[in-house]
Amino acid sequence: MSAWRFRPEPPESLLDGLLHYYPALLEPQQAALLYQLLLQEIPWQQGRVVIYGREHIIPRLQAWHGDPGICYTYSGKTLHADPWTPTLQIICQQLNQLTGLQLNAVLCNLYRDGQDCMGWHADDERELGENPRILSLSLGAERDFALRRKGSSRQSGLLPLASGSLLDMQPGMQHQWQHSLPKRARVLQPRINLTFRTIYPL
Ligand SMILES: O=C(O)CCC(=O)C(=O)O
Ligand SMILES: [Fe+2]
Repeated sequence: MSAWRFRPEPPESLLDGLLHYYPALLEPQQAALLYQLLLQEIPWQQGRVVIYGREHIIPRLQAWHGDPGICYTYSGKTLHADPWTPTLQIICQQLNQLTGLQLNAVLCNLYRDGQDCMGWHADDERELGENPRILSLSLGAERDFALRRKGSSRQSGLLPLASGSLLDMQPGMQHQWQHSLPKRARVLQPRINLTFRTIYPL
């Protein structure tokens, strides 16, 4: 038995039902425990991307884990998933039980402080299929999750993501909305975010 347990209470429904927010899937103490386990267990790496021929350091640490043979293309690079760590595997199994999904991979992000961030994007890579549903678990420092409609450059919403919360991005959301995690100078503490996905072979 793990020392933590998910408590799925009815979510808040946002963006006309395209986004479900569970503010406390984990109690704060259990979220803190899970945060510590994952901080130690995951082989966090500083990645690089090439954009228009120039190399950039990704402003956060990352790791990519999943079932054997899972591959993912990200900014022109094909990444092979590392094997599950014990804790990531348990979380994935529990989310699959809770939702009936067959999530088979997770992108792990470690935002070391408020200077680390993620730019505007939709998770719409081909290997996610036509209508992906993505589950995003947040642990550690609270950070704002920003939303804007695709095709607009104006932010239309901010959702602070609490430690122990789960965002359930429903099928269709990635067609209509982009999201980002903006810098926040006042945030001095780290945050771990896990986005669980179902990857299909191409
Ligand atoms: O850190 C977050 O809450 C967002 C992560 C994200 O959008 C992603 O991994 O695609
Ligand atoms: Fe995303």
